[in-house]
Amino acid sequence: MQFGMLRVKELTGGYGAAPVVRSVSFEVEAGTMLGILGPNGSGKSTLLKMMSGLLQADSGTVEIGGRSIAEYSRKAFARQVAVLPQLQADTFSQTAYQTVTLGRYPHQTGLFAGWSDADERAVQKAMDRMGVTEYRDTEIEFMSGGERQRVFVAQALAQEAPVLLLDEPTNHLDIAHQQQLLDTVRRQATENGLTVVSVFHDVNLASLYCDRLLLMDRGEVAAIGTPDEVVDERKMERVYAARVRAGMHPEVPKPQITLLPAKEPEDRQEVIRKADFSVSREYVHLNSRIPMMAVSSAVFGAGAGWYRHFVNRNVGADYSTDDAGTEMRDWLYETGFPLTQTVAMMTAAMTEDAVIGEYGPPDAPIVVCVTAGVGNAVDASLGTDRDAYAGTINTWVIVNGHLPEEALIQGMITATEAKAKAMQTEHVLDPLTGTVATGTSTDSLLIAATQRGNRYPYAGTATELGKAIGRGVFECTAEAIRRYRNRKADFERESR
Ligand SMILES: Nc1ncnc2c1ncn2[C@@H]1O[C@H](COP(=O)(O)OP(=O)(O)OP(=O)(O)O)[C@@H](O)[C@H]1O
Repeated sequence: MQFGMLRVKELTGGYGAAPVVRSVSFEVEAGTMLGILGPNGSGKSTLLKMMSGLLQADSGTVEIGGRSIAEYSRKAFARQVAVLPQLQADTFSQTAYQTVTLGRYPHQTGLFAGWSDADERAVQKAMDRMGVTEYRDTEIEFMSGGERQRVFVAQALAQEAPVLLLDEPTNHLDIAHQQQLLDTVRRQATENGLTVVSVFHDVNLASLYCDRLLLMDRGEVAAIGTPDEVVDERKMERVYAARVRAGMHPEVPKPQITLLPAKEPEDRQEVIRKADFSVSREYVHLNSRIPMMAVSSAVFGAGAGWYRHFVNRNVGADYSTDDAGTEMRDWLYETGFPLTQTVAMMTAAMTEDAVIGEYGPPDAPIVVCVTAGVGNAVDASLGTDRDAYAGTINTWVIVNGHLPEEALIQGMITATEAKAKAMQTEHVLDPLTGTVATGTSTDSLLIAATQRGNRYPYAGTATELGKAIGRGVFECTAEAIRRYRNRKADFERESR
């Protein structure tokens, strides 16, 4: 086993009958840094205390350089392992210099051990590294919390042990001194092969400086791996019960998290279903009890925003206006829809023929609603000049889930691809070119998400959400086209 390598096997222990740390195992390669993360009370300090020999483990072993720590004498152990905090209570009436010299105790050998040049050099170097040389003769009790912390770290560094165990080393330190301390420790690991295990409260500092991270949850290992593997939004949210967003550090490829402010407690009962849609000759209406994040190309309320009312209004084949937006606004107002909370589309197709279906997870489905009038179908690939006739397929995709903007946009792509495929399968032709149409001239699309419950980071066709949207839009569009054609055939029969 490598000098300085640390191996923890099945370590269990605590302060009474019920262990606080349960069956924790991991290894730390010499010259690397392991960060221990976890919520308050998850057992981080207890684990470190057992590794430091300050607390007897109930079972399991800690090996350093291939030897169990139980086999080391107190002094021999201190030559192998430096621990912070250490001897803090005793050192308050001492100067910074005297405190740091205590780090040399394990190197004092023989009956008449003296203070050597090597001891003095180690102390000076450690004090310089921690920037506390100027406080050499200041008594610890007259120093600030951060200054004291740096003195204690200097003491641990002066010990020149191959393994350094730190409990919250950046406690009390301002950002410049956090950086100085962690840069120093990091350099000792990389350049001098120091093995470091450190408890962190700050996930971002741990991610930035450590090679590997150990995430504790209620006394057990919730995750161990590289920062990329451990600093994961979902793992963080689950273990810390905090809302976070994970992203990359701007200069180094290490993940960092940002806290998201508290949200109103979610009522997970609020699921939008097919039954929430009302369909009449005049319009299709979805009245959502909660605001949904919607992105659409609607006539009214287009773009992105939070909305509760979704309207697809029948305007009849002879509808004509110079300003559809204003006309729609007036109609919505007169009909009693709250304008700031409403997105509205229009169609000449019969809204009674709207096809509504539920797809994906039954407890939180993806609800698709399509109306199709394909009299003026268009093959978009040809770019043919033509008179602008309204012909409209209006598509809504309602997701019971949480979607970032990226997924909302991917959902629109997936829905558009599925619509084009439905046109092909139903063999809808562009009357001008005779080729298979891809849509109609004034199609509109809306995708809305409740932004609660299931998280869907993406909505491309490779994802479960993309599959539900693709299948849903395809099936509903194909059925809407068939209903349109049946109605048209009935109408032609009647008028003959
Ligand atoms: N000396 C002690 N005697 C009895 N119980 C203790 C003692 N120290 C800690 N505990 C208990 O052990 C559990 C784990 O504490 P520990 O200090 O290891 O957690 P931690 O993860 O370091 O927490 P924090 O982030 O708050 O520092 C806690 O429930 C705590 O109350």
